[in-house]
Amino acid sequence: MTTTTALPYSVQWDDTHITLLNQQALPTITEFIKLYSVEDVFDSILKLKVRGAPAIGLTAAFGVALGANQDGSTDLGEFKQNVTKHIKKLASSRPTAVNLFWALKRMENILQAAKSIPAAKEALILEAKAIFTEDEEMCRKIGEHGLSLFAEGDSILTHCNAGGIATARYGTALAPFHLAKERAFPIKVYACETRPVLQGARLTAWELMQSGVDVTLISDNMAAHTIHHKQINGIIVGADRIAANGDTANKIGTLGLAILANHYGIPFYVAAPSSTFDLSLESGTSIPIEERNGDEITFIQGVKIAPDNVKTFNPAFDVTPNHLITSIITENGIISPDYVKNIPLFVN
Ligand SMILES: CSC[C@H]1OC(OP(=O)(O)O)[C@H](O)[C@@H]1O
Repeated sequence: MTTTTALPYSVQWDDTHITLLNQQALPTITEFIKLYSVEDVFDSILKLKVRGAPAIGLTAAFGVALGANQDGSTDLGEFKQNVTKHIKKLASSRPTAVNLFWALKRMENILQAAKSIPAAKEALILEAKAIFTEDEEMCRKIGEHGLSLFAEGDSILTHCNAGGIATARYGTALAPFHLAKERAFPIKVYACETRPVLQGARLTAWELMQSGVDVTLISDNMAAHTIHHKQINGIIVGADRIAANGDTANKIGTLGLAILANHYGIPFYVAAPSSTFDLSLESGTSIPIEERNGDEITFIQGVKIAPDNVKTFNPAFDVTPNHLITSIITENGIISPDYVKNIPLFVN
């Protein structure tokens, strides 16, 4: 496998702890923090020190392995009960990204199949490592498929951060740009700042600059003007959950961009691994949308910008209906409409 970026891994298993790139401190401080307990892992997911659907899932999987490894029970039944509590706790951290529940289900299956405590501890670590390695491989393939959709010299707009630091490596929506850089394939990226918590400004701009990708930051309200005046050739975003009909939950603001793409007649791509699909949901209307604390709106980086006691509404995600999505890029290839018919050919 070829290396594409100089980016650090954002999540690492270190036997007695998990080492995490603190995404809340970026871009001013590049800080690695150590997580020694399931509580630390829960808190890091909740507070967005680790974020991005695949990264949340694999961090939670390592969290289960950590909790299991630290358990002192001598009775297998008691051990399984304790680890199940950890799984439930981690599942309550964030509701929208289905990768979290997908990864925890894999860990639960391993736990339930184990015949002894030492075997369970070992198998849980191996499973978490497998989830990590598989994600890295899936993202590299997404990058290959995604890049095939772009032409040299294209200007592409993205939203939030669906990059290497939101996954095991490479990213989903940003993977094609990392590969393009490695191959000296010229592409310009426009990154929306992504209010309220600025994943675009703080993370995507930082990540792409680390890799030497040509990135231009805009504020969210500049998207329409930029698409019109900067000859944007397409939009690519990540995803937190994709229903069986292709409806896609992604960072708040994505729906507006999909409507703009439709208006201006440019393609709107979603990039996601198969672990982001939730085929148990017929459509996006049943995707649970996380609502976060209003302080994320009334403060920017610790500075108050709104009156005391103003009412707020802070949904973290929106759902883009399938008819606005040109295609969905997965590790198994590019899915085109009709999604109800085509998704099962690529994802099971
Ligand atoms: C690689 S999926 C990235 C995904 O993460 C997002 O949200 P958050 O920062 O709240 O975890 C977002 O919707 C992105 O597209």
